[in-house]
Order: sequence, then structure tokens, then C-alpha cells
Amino acid sequence: CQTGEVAADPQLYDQSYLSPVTIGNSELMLDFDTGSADLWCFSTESPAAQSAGHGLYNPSTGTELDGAFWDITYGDQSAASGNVFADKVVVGGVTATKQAVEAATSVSYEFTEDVASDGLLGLAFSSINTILPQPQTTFFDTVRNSLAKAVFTVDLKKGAAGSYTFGYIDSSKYSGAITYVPVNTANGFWQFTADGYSAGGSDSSTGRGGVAIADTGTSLLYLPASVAKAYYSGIQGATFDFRQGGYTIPCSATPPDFNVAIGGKTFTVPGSYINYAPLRAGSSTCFGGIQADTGIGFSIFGDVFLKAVYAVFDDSGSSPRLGFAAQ
Ligand SMILES: CN(C)c1ccc(C(=O)NN)cc1
Repeated sequence: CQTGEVAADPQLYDQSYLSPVTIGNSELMLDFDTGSADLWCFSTESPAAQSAGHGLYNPSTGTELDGAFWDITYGDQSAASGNVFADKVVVGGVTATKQAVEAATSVSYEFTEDVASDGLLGLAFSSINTILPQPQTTFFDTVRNSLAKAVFTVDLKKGAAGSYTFGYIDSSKYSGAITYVPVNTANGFWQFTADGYSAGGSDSSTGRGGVAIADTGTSLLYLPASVAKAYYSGIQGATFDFRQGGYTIPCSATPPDFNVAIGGKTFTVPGSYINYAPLRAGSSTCFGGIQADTGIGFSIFGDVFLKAVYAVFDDSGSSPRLGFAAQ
């Protein structure tokens, strides 16, 4: 029965969180992503112009999956593609002896520029793994039956190292009870229903809830346009800046806390988490941590929300469920 824990190191402005993973005989820093289901990394096969500054996987330690290839495009239109090897992958002591490792032969500039990240480790459902002609399992699905309990947990923090655990829940990491809600796996995501939203101390609802996914690979909190609009209407100097692609606020603002009702419990995102980051270094205008989910089709509970809670991704029962507790 395997269990393990690995650090989640925040990058600048908590834009992403990176964790050490041993693949073959190299240790790489990967972006654990509950919103996708591919484990891919820069490799010795990647063009030097694209992989400069990144740790590389050398497939010589693996066994090529003949004829298998992968090609993924993320919500922000970033993309990567390549071929596939079976190799040993170790995360916090949890070992997958023959994990499908997707070696990149091409990546878009967003990944080239994200020099701290050597790739992604997908933790969504294997049904959306992009390997063809035969999709392969995520790391979690590969090791699931060998774990003490088929769960992983997410404990991200603002501006500090958090952790991911596999195979157990650590009761020292949260306060109060864990509230569980059912997950709909039809789209391959950890998808659930949020009950409602409100801002500040008042319970003045900013809107009814809706369908949402828990996505560690997305930095911000994307909510229905009406909720985002109502939230920023309470902040002096807040505006929707279409040239910046979303709501901005004065960096001097102290946004109100944001409350989310899930499973009958209320979880609070401190207002300071929503004063996300200056548009450019030194700017006095900041990008908002809450943005509209227009065009996506569901809300995305990214790191701005997840770093306010302890989250349990539980596939140990008859159907998957998500648990949330206050940190
Ligand atoms: C460009 N990079 C680092 C990305 C990383 C993750 C994602 C994503 O949508 N994950 N759910 C998009 C882009």
C-alpha cells in the first residue's frame, strides 16, 4: 500500500505550482494539473530552440510505445505534442513502474517561456488523455490500486510551498469537517456544482451557483460573468479592460472576501488573493484573481480558490467525489 507526499512550489505570483517527479533517471519539475490528463515533459527529442532552460527527459531509459503519439491544446490555446514511452515515474515515493510518459517533440511558446516547468502531470480522468490510437492512464489511475486509499489531496498556499499527497488524507492540514460533493466525470474533469456566491461579510448573494471544475493547472478563478461583474462593482477603480483581457483593479485596493457555497458549506477566498498581480512589473494596476468564465461553458476553480482550501480528490468509492475543507 503506497502513500506519498510531494511539495507544490509556487512560481511568481502563484501563476503555477511545480513539484519534483523522478522519470526514468532524471528528476523534473512538473506542473500537476487536475484539469488535464497527459503526463508530458520536455525531452532530448524536443528542438533545442524550444527546450532551452528546461530539464529534459531522456527516453533511453524507457520503452517506446510503438505508433503512439499525443497532441494536446489547453484552454489558453497553448499546445504540445510528441511520442510516448513507458518508464518508471516516482512522485513522493509513490512508484508507477510502467507509466506512459509523453515526450515532447514540439511545444508552443507559452511552455518554452515557462522555464521553471519541465512539463505537466495530468490528474483529470484518463478518458481525456490525448494519446492515440490508444489513450493511456494518468499517474493517479496507474497507481490507484496500489494506494492505501484511492485519493489524492491538494493543499496549495498563497506565496508559500504547499503539497500534494497520494493515498491518504492528512487531518493536520485542514480545520473543521471535509464537505464532499458528487463529481460528474462526463467531460473528464473533476466537475461539481457550486451552490452560490457572495462577497464581503454580507450574505448579499452575487449570484446563483453553477457547474464548475477544480483545476490546479489554471491560475485564476473563472466565474459566471454576472458574478464577476457584481463582485467588482464593489471595488473602487475596478474596470473591465478588454485590452488586458479581463477585470483590473488598483494594486492599492483591498478587495472584499469572496464566499463560495459548496455542499451547503461556505468557503472564503480572502480578498487579498483577488488582488492577483501587477499587469507588468511596477505597474500600479493589477489583474483581478476573479474573471468571467464567458465562452468556457463552466466555471473554473483554479489556484486562486484552491489555495484557500484543502481539497480531496476521492476516487475510492463507487463514484468519484470532491471534498473541501477550510485550511
Ligand atoms: C502554458 N501552461 C503552462 C499551461 C498550463 C496548464 C494549462 C491548463 O489549462 N491546465 N488546466 C494551460 C496552460
